[in-house]
Amino acid sequence: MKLTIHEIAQVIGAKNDWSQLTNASVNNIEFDSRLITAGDIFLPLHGARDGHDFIPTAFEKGAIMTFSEKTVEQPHLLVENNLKAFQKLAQYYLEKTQVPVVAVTGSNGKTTTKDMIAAVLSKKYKTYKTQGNHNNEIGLPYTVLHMPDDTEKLVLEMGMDHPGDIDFLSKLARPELAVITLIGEAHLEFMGSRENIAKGKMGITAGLHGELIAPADPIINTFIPENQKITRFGASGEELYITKLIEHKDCLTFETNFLNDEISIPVPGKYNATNAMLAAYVGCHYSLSEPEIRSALGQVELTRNRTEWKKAKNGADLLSDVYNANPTAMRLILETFQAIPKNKNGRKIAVLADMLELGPTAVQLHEQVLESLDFTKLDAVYLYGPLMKNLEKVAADKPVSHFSDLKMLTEILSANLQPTDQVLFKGSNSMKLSEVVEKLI
Ligand SMILES: N#Cc1c(NC(=O)c2cc(S(=O)(=O)N3CCOCC3)c(Cl)cc2Cl)sc2c1CCN(Cc1ccc(O)cc1)C2
Repeated sequence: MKLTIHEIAQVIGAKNDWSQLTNASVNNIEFDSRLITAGDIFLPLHGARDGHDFIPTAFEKGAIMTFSEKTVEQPHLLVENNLKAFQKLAQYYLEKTQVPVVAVTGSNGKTTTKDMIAAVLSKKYKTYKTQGNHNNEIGLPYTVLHMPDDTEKLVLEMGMDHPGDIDFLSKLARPELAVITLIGEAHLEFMGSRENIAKGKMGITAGLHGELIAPADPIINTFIPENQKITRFGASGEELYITKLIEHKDCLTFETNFLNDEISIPVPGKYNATNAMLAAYVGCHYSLSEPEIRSALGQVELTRNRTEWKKAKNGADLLSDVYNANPTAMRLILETFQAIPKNKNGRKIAVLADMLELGPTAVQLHEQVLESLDFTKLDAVYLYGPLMKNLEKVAADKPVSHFSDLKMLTEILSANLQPTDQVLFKGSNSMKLSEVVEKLI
């Protein structure tokens, strides 16, 4: 990150006298104190714990500065709200570096489409993209401030938890090109209706100063701004469409109405052909040749374990979020999962596994997950791992069962799963809950 402490202090409007503080160039800015290395700035956020509690740890690990919402003994930049300051800094950094942004959103497929677009653009430009699920009000500015200094194109995934989220991210990032993959089903995004989902995703035009690529789905039509340059995709007859599709077990080949030759991708599924078609069109937009596009898509590597709803063999809805297993991510995904209406006659089950590398406060942090469990919404909680045993102990009178053996957990879950159930899986990657999901789908 090419920023100095004094430049940052000015941009975020630090309220304390920072002129006597070091004006060193900053290495990185981190909100997870475990990631702090020498020369970093720490960003205390209000996650499952108040991030200010971890300022001493951050300096022990080499931080040279911290944002803070209160006066602290360590060198700090005092602001009203750390997150707002962080977001303002990210917006400033994009304006300063003038790195062009391609924005991607949609109910499903946005992570795959983001990966494919980045793979295509990487053939011609130094391209950086959203890592993991860093697609929200914290993750997107984090991505901007972590892009390499020589970045020429930035591909940003924009996620939506609440109405207005994407408008905010679009105004921060000011994309020159935006892609909406599809408008999904209301009941798995607690937005109330497909119209609300469409309106939310179209928020991507709020900061857009270039072309929008969007599905032909008429549900978005009333939300298209006047004079918006737009390209629609979908069935035959639209501006962009697939003319031929040959599916294989773990790859597929397709043709489109705007490319001369066929494209092959190393993943199956017609929806992935559509995602690849969008990436190919973005490649054409940036004057990549068809061979460059074909080569990129033929070897694309997709983000693993994307946080998306999957269907079990028996029809149950499974949500697997095995990304960053930290206390905040656990709280946020439980809030999201519990807020979604149950399927008719269906149950809501949470399967939670240990969060690793949480240091000396690990036991308390697992016990504190109890604060995020709403038993008026949850019918059952299955826990797995030695640390989650601590949560079971503090949840004595609740419908909570603990398993030490993943095979036993899988068998019990599989034997009791109903077609109308919704099941959340959350825990550190190495706890292997993804293997339980793979056995159910
Ligand atoms: N609460 C909390 C903690 C963390 N939270 C986060 O990293 C975090 C993650 C997320 S997130 O949901 O994972 N995420 C971030 C990126 O974009 C997508 C969403 C968010 Cl939104 C906010 C925060 Cl603050 S990381 C972390 C804690 C508390 C414990 N920390 C380790 C530690 C333990 C003991 C010590 O003495 C020092 C550090 C590590």
